[in-house]
Amino acid sequence: MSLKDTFKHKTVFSLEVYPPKTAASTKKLVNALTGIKRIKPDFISITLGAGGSQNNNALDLASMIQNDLKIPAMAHIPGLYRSKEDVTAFLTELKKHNIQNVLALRGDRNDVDDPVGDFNHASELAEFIAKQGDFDISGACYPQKHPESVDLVDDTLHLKQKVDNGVSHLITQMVFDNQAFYDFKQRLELAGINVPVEVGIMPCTNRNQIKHITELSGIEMPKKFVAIMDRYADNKEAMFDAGVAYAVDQIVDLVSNGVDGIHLYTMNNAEVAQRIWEATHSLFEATSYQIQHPSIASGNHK
Ligand SMILES: NC(=O)C1=CN([C@@H]2O[C@H](COP(=O)(O)OP(=O)(O)OC[C@H]3O[C@@H](n4cnc5c(N)ncnc54)[C@H](O)[C@@H]3O)[C@@H](O)[C@H]2O)C=CC1
Ligand SMILES: Nc1nc(=O)c2c([nH]1)NC[C@@H]1CN(c3ccc(C(=O)N[C@@H](CCC(=O)O)C(=O)O)cc3)CN21
Repeated sequence: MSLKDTFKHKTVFSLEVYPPKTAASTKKLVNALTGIKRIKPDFISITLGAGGSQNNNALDLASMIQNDLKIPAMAHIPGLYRSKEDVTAFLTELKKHNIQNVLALRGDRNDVDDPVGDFNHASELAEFIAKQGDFDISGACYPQKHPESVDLVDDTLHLKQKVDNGVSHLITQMVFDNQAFYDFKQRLELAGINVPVEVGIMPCTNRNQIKHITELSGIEMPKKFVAIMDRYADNKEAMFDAGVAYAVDQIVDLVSNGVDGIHLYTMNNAEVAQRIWEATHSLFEATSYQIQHPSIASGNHK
């Protein structure tokens, strides 16, 4: 089933991983993912060049996920430093490996390289990929606006362009405050952006990692979240428990309020993904039943 169709049938649950640096750690990650017995994510996305990484093992990992684990893989494609020829070659490789899902991104800027100029915005890349056919194209969105956007209107109009150019599903930047997402969803409705939106959840189980990533993405953290980080930064186990509980609390609220899906930024920590799935899987399963049998589930069948 295509990802587009999956959203019609259930509340989607997906994971994000980044390619480990060595073949040995990739194997370890794949084993850990295979070990997640009861988790059946609807897809796993694989970053490319995230956090300034020069690591190019993304295709191998994506192929392992798609063809060995038999879980749909979604390949990230940041366009800023790629030519049309690079992207066409990458898409050809993806096709060879049966990968149909891509995340069309502009990508983070670095201070070293000059952008190629073929894809200055994610919308241009989405348009280019859409013309090649055969791919289900996803895009990124920012409930608290992208740090480079002038204001919310500017941010929303560019997002609309991305969807009009062929993006059929959106994944949000990390959300730590659900209300920011609900406000964003209203703006999308006003702008006529009607594609499914998954909420990106990043469990905070490692203080330094979260600090680095939130600085990179210009996200403000709610007080409740900062309190956890400050109190438990030096206690690994307590930080882990609090981080998992915070993420679970967010997911329960989001799924209860009818969100289209949850995208878990795992940072390659399979144990975190496992704990969160154990605590929430019945909600996803119940929601899937409600989407498929709306009248029965709401009690209108009498
Ligand atoms: N490498 C990876 O795996 C991942 C990277 N990201 C990062 O997310 C960030 C942005 O990527 P995207 O959302 O794909 O970029 P985007 O191109 O959709 O938007 C980036 C900024 O450019 C603005 N913009 C968009 N179209 C424009 C236009 N036509 N004219 C003027 N301004 C325009 C947007 O409003 C926004 O402020 C990057 O920092 C990206 O790398 C996010 C997830 C994963
Ligand atoms: N602006 C932005 N850029 C991104 O790449 C990005 C977002 N936002 N938001 C959501 C996720 C978070 N992502 C990230 C962020 C950082 C790393 C990172 O630092 N990767 C390092 C290794 C980190 C480690 O070993 O702990 C790497 O070298 O791949 C990976 C994925 C990708 N995504």
